[in-house]
Amino acid sequence: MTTLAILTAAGSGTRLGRDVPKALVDLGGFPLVLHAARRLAASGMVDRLVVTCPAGLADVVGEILAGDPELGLPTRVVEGGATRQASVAAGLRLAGPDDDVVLVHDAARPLAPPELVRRVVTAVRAGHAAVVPGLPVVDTVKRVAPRAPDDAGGAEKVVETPDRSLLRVVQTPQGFERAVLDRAHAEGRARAAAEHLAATDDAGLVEALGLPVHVVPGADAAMKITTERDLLVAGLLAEEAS
Ligand SMILES: Nc1ccn([C@@H]2O[C@H](COP(=O)(O)OP(=O)(O)OP(=O)(O)O)[C@@H](O)[C@H]2O)c(=O)n1
Ligand SMILES: C[C@](O)(CO)[C@H](O)COP(=O)(O)O
Repeated sequence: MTTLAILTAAGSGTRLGRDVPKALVDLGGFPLVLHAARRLAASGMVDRLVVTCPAGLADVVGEILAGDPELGLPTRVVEGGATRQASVAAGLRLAGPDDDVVLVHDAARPLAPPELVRRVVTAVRAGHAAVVPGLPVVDTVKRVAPRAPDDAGGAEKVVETPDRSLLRVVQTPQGFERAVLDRAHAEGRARAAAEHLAATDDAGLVEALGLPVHVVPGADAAMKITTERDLLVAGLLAEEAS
């Protein structure tokens, strides 16, 4: 039985605002997608890699990965879809018959450490069908009322202050039993949409099926790069680690 990692790298990086897709942006001499792929491989727990890429860039991304001496993993590149969910689904279609565990990871989290990958896979192999890394919330969080359509803006009404000791900020890689992730993408997407559930990650689709999801400790280094500021912070983290 084998573990497949789907590495999503098909986004455009609008919020980063560069003239290349985010996954190809340089961090300390290497593109984000390569950093993420290397760390998945270094975990020693991934057997195969499928990378989703923006339309028309399969050759470029394929060359980056194929030419890397550190990677050493059977790797396929596939064009992603219009949304992250569609990109993950495109990757999942390339799962092989022996892939019983599937990790879904973001190139936008290039420094997620190999230990974190191991923690997630170990928890799935120990019997948890859906596992996400999570960190405690350090700020006080308020839930606000939805704005009325004619609301021109201004102050928002607070509805509640959830107990932050029970909140987690979740990251990737997220790990799944293959059958559960297949079902989540086949049925969970429609159910989440119909019930207006927030399914901005794959675990959200599993939750939409009413199935349990478990959290293991996340890692600061698995931070997501969304803006230029994040890229600066990631640069410092990468330097610190080298
Ligand atoms: N259609 C999409 C959209 C996103 N992603 C991937 O999903 C991850 C998380 O997405 P995000 O950080 O939002 O990346 P972008 O969509 O590229 O960023 P933005 O929303 O600023 O355009 C990234 O690794 C991104 O490449 C993807 O594979 N396919
Ligand atoms: C999947 C994810 O990285 C978990 O934190 C996150 O939900 C992706 O969100 P984005 O807004 O699509 O970047």
